[in-house]
Amino acid sequence: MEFQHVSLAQRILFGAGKASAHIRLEVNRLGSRKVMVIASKPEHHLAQATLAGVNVALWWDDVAQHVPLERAEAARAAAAQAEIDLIVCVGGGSTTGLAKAIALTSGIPVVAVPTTYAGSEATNMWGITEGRTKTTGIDDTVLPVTVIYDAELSRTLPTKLSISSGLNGLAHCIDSLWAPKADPINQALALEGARALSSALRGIVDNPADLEAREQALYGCYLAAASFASAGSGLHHKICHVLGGTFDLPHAETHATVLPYVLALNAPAVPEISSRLAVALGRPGPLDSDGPKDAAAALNVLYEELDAPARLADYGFQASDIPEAVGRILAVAPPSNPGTVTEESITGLLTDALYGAKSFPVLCTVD
Ligand SMILES: NC(=O)C1=CN([C@@H]2O[C@H](COP(=O)(O)OP(=O)(O)OC[C@H]3O[C@@H](n4cnc5c(N)ncnc54)[C@H](O)[C@@H]3O)[C@@H](O)[C@H]2O)C=CC1
Ligand SMILES: O=C(O)/C=C\C(=O)CC(=O)O
Repeated sequence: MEFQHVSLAQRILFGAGKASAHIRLEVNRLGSRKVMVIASKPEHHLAQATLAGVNVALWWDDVAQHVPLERAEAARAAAAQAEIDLIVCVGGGSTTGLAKAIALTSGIPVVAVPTTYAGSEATNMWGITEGRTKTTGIDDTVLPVTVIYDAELSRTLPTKLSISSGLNGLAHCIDSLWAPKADPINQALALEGARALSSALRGIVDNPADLEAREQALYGCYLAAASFASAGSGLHHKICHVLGGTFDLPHAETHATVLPYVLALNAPAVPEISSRLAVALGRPGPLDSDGPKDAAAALNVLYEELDAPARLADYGFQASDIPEAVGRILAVAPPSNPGTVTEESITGLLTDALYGAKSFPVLCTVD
């Protein structure tokens, strides 16, 4: 075995009902005197309650998915004017993304308090969208110094959004199995993340208020993000990056919809890791139980149980968008991928994902 693996250094504070205490601890530990809190309007009350006892110098709620450049610049200017020395972001990946955009140009440290399962809090990747083009980059400056996970804060996440967001996390796991820098360590994190997320999402569908399932989802989303940060972006992320940045499709739902098609393309070319993934995605049971042995089939079963998103058309993507999307995806495609990446294969994949086409169930026939 020979590989190089880089782990990112962060403090992770995990505990249900502990966010307030953990935030105060970190504000004191970091010696901050001017805290900026980023939380979008719907999460403002959540952030306010969580920040009780902290002297906040600046509240900021102008948040949007994919971090439009003009919003990043407005937030950067406000942070500079208020002489902010610490950013606390409370919310989904969009709030974390805006905090990272400020950190990128100012170096102000970030404490992230995630309330979805996007996982941005555990990566050193930033993303900013200018016009119709989303640019991403890797910079350790944007990695939050501390992540505070509190399952109580994600209890209000609606079930539908919890499923999409959890499948966004699952996409990090699955893409990490064959992304350009995949190695045995990030594969181990990814498989355990896939197990935790699959089990958590089944639990959330059964009972959205189930605190244990919410904790498993946060645990899984951290592992997912840590594996993704280490393995880099594979084909799945490159596709979703174009669909989100150029066509403004919603992030989590797009990841959730595209994932089975990328898995169906790649799994047959990597049977060993595919069978390990199938076990992770299945319900717990003996290894020789009659669950699917093939990862694409196992994902199909999970998607049916969750009633997961299935059609890009539901989010505004159109057949006439496919040629431009294919051109943009091929221009950023990863240097290696298990399945064949050509104009034809990506056109087929997007055509199938547009209306939830037949090729997905056919490829993923359940035993
Ligand atoms: N840089 C990175 O490593 C990563 C970045 N991202 C970025 O994150 C963004 C997407 O993040 P998401 O979390 O999917 O979306 P989001 O942050 O836009 O949140 C989705 C929706 O959930 C609502 N919400 C959040 N927490 C809630 C709660 N506890 N209860 C009820 N509603 C709640 C928000 O108000 C929003 O309407 C994209 O811009 C994406 O590019 C996502 C993953 C990794
Ligand atoms: O937009 C970003 O912050 C950069 C990366 C991602 O969104 C990763 C992903 O596609 O989930």
